[in-house]
Amino acid sequence: MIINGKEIALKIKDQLKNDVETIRENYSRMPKLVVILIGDNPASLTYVRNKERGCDYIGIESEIIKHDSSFSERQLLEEIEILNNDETVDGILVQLPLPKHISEEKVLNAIAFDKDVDGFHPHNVANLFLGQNSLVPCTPKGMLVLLEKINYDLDGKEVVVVGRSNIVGKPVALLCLQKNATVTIAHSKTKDLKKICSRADVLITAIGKPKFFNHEYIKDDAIVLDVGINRDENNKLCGDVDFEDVKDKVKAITPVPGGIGPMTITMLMQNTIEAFYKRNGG
Ligand SMILES: NC(=O)C1=CN([C@@H]2O[C@H](COP(=O)(O)OP(=O)(O)OC[C@H]3O[C@@H](n4cnc5c(N)ncnc54)[C@H](OP(=O)(O)O)[C@@H]3O)[C@@H](O)[C@H]2O)C=CC1
Ligand SMILES: Nc1nc(=O)c2c([nH]1)NC[C@@H]1CN(c3ccc(C(=O)N[C@@H](CCC(=O)O)C(=O)O)cc3)C=[N+]21
Ligand SMILES: [Mg+2]
Repeated sequence: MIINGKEIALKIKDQLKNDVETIRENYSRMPKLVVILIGDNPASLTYVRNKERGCDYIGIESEIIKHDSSFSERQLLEEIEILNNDETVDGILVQLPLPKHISEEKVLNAIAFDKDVDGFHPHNVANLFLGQNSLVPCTPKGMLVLLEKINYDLDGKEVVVVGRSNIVGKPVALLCLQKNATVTIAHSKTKDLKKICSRADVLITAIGKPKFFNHEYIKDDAIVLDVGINRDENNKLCGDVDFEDVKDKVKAITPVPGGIGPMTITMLMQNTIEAFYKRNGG
């Protein structure tokens, strides 16, 4: 089965659209997301455009602030402080990666944790670690929602996550653990990756290497969640998994595009609405 992330995301967006309608009838202002983009990385531009489209569809206000790559760390921190104090702003997202002269750590710390719709602030990271979920990172949250939508129960299952980034690998591993999966986190120093991946009932790939995982890495009837967004030799969008090579042996797989990506965008909208309610005592 191919998991149609785009279609599932659209259904959730329609529910969120209804929530926003209710907000329109009951509050004097609408949820608002501000995205800050520094530099002109073409992939970042695509994601930011998708975020704006998502907001427009659901009825959330959005503002995209673009700066060129010479924008300083101090200027960025000042801008974040202004947005933190702006009562009309519910969500603040600073697109990663940042230029080298800007400290990611300082920037993520500076965003008010109750507006941190990415879930990257240490306060929200700690809550996730402790199982007191507040604003949860969008890509990991989207993956768990997809599994729910296909009625897949993680209880007692073997999950292998390949990749240990703060934005995907680590948080998705924690969420799977919360759902009683037995979780392995693999990375570039892992020995015998094929053997470890072949154990997985659910394989989550987040390494950023086009078509890296072929059938030798995947158990029959496994579920594969492919987070990678890459370009293949023909400059076509592809995941970390060699989709054509594995699609007939798996139970289910997310395609790229149209899998995890649209879910990420939708969870960002959901987090913005959640932040709106929390900040308005909802
Ligand atoms: N669909 C979506 O919504 C999203 C997609 N992405 C995409 O997902 C991918 C991963 O993103 P992100 O988590 O930020 O990536 P990072 O580059 O931050 O991390 C990559 C991870 O993969 C590991 N890795 C790299 N090569 C190998 C290898 N050959 N074998 C095993 N492990 C390896 C690295 O190991 P080590 O730690 O040892 O270096 C690292 O932990 C990218 O393609 C990105 O574009 C990202 C976010 C959202
Ligand atoms: N602060 C921050 N938060 C992020 O969540 C964040 C980030 N920085 N930096 C980059 C990664 C990557 N990411 C994606 C979002 C949407 C799609 C997406 O919409 N994908 C579509 C289309 C992809 C395309 O056309 O390029 C799909 O897969 O179908 C992909 C990837 C969020 N990230
Ligand atoms: Mg940096």
